[in-house]
Amino acid sequence: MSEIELVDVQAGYGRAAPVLRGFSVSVPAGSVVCLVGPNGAGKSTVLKVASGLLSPRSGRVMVGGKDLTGAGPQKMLAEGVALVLQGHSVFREMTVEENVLLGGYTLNDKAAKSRRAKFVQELFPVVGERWRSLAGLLSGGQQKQVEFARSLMVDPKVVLLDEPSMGLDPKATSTIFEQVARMRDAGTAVLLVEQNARRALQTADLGCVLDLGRVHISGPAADLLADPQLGELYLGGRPAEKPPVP
Ligand SMILES: Nc1ncnc2c1ncn2[C@@H]1O[C@H](COP(=O)(O)OP(=O)(O)OP(=O)(O)O)[C@@H](O)[C@H]1O
Repeated sequence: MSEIELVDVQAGYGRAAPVLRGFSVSVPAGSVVCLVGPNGAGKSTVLKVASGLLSPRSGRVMVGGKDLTGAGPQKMLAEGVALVLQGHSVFREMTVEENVLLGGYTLNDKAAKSRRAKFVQELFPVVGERWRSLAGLLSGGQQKQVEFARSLMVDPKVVLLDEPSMGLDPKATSTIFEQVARMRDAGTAVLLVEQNARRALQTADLGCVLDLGRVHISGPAADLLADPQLGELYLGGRPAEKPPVP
C-alpha cells in the first residue's frame, strides 16, 4: 500500500507557468523514495505539495488512500505527514529535549508523549546522549538528527526530507543516511530530496527522476544507479569503475 501518493499534479507559484506538469509519485509503506533532478526541476515543490504548503492546481494528493488534495499543512500533519525542512531548524538556545518535545506539542496524552520521546531517543542514540545539552552546541549532523527525532514525535506515516545532508561533511552525511534507513526500518515511509543524489539512492528503495515538471524515469534505486546515461545526466558522472580483476 502507498502511504502517500501524488497523482498527475500540476502546481506552481502565482501566475507563473506550472513547475509540476502532470507529476506523479507513490511512496509505499516502509520504503524510502528519492527524488532526483536538476536544479530548479521542482523537487522542493513536490515536497511543498505533499506537505500541504502549496495546493496543486490540479491532480490529487492521497494519504493512506484518503484524498487530501488542498488540505493545509496542519491537516496534513494531523493525517500523518511530517516535513523536515532544508537547512537547520533547531532552536539553538533550547535543549535537545525541549526541541524534540516541541514536535509532540499536539499530543495530549502525557504517557504517550513520554513513550514516544523514549522511542526517538533509542532510534537516534545521539539525541538521547545529548538530551540535556543546548541544541546549538551540537554538530550539524547531530542537529539534523534532533530534527528527525522531533518530526517522529507524532508517529507520522510519512516523513518528507528536504536535502537532509545539506552543509554536512561526508562522515556526517553517511550517518544521516544511516538514520534515514533506521526511520524506514521503524516503519516510516520517507520521501527524500537530495543534491547528493548518488549517496541518497544508495539508501533509497526507489528513485524518481524529475525533469521539466514530469517524471523522466522511476524505478528501483539500484537500477537508476546502474544506468550510465542517468549517471551522466543527473548523478554527477558515471559510477566509479570497478577495479580490474587481477
Ligand atoms: N516561492 C516561490 N515563488 C516563485 N517561484 C518559486 C518559488 N519556489 C520555487 N520557485 C520556482 O519553481 C521552480 C522549481 O523550484 P524548486 O525549488 O521546486 O526546484 P528544485 O528542483 O528543488 O531545485 P534545487 O535543486 O535547486 O533546490 C524554480 O524555477 C523556482 O524558481
